[in-house]
Amino acid sequence: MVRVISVEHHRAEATALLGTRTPVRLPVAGCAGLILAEDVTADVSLPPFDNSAMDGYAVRAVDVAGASEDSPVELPVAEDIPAGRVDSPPLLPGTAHRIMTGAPMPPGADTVVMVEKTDGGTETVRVFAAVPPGNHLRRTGEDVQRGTTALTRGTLLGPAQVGLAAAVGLDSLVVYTPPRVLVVSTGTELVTAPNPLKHGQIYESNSVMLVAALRALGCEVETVRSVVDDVDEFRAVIEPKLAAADLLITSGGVSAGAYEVVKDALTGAGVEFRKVAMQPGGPQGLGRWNGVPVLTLPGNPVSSLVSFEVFVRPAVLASMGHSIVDRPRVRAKLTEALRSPAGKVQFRRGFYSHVDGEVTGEVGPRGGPGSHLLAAFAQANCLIVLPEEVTEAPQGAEVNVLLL
Ligand SMILES: Nc1nc2c(c(=O)[nH]1)N[C@H]1C(S)=C(S)[C@@H](COP(=O)(O)OP(=O)(O)OC[C@H]3O[C@@H](n4cnc5c(N)ncnc54)[C@H](O)[C@@H]3O)O[C@H]1N2
Ligand code: MOO
Repeated sequence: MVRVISVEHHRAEATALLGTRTPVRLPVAGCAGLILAEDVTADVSLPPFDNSAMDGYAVRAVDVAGASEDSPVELPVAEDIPAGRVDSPPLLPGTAHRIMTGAPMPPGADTVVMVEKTDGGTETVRVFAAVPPGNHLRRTGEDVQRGTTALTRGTLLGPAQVGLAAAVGLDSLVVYTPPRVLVVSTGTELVTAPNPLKHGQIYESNSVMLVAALRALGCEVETVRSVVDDVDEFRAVIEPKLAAADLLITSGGVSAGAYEVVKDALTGAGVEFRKVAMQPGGPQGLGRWNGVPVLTLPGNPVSSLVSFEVFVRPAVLASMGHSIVDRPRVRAKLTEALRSPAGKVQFRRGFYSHVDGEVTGEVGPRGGPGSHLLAAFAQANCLIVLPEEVTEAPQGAEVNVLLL
């Protein structure tokens, strides 16, 4: 008898099967999109030294206290300090240093007058405004204090985070990388475009969808686009490729009929086949083949992609250290009544929209429940989730929606 298990149960097993990947050290520039596996301690403060936020003049506030448009204060310009100057000539009372944005403040100066409030002189400068101490000054460690944690493990590294790592002087980071995935479509009926179709044949599309979905997570993917429904052939083609994969995903050949190539080849080889209480995506399998994690998805295109959303995506994201593995979930009012099979979670393809400023949006189905209706999926932007106990959801009912 085939075991029937809940969506949550299969999902938890898929996530446990993939586990957490071993962290690796990569150049900082290659880390965007990945999760940081170790805390990053700053070895330098940011800013590393007190510096000017403006092009202007470093002065003592007391020396320009009386300055105004009508009675400017004139000071000799003793030094020129462009950004990058590494010596620090002290500022003597009653003098100014011309200073550029990002240049180190000279010892003795306590404020900056921006060039627009002066005559811009290079020998002497006339200052037309009084400024308080600390004006346009960026203090050491204002952003990051040396020795503190600049980035916490578990952080999703986006442009700002890799930028910060570079700013505190790191050239590499320890991160979780995406798995290398082998995607295999099975079915003697499958033909790859542009080869012509005979009656009874269809164009292979699942691998294209699954590759797109995996690449969106950052995975490297190898594909076998069509293996015939022959167990020996399946083993001969796929087994040698396993060594280079962290995960095998198959489509098709897992239900109840004859010629179920995936089921026949992998039953007894470490993969368990079961029914999950969901629609579409009922027939599923999971386990290891030659030590490599395997998730077997049903062949109906909508079933395959919904299975990816519900099981593969969260498991892959979790293996890459992500703590948020779910699609954003919102509540929405149904624009039309829906029916759902008792005892199964139904994932209907839908289109969600909301009026700006309103909390609850509305959602309508795209296509019926049939798992061959790929064109309807292509018009959808969400999955409508009808729980196991729901058999009828009337128009206007509030439902959970997963935004894709
Ligand atoms: N007697 C039963 N029959 C079926 C059951 C069942 O419980 N008892 N379950 C049905 C459900 S639900 C699904 S889903 C499918 C799953 O079947 P398989 O995973 O074995 O998939 P196939 O039979 O190989 O293909 C199903 C369908 O999808 C088309 N397909 C397959 N691969 C591709 C591909 N790569 N690109 C495009 N289309 C593909 C295939 O031609 C079939 O039409 O089983 C039901 N049957
Ligand atoms: O559960 Mo199957 O996956 O409906 O089409």
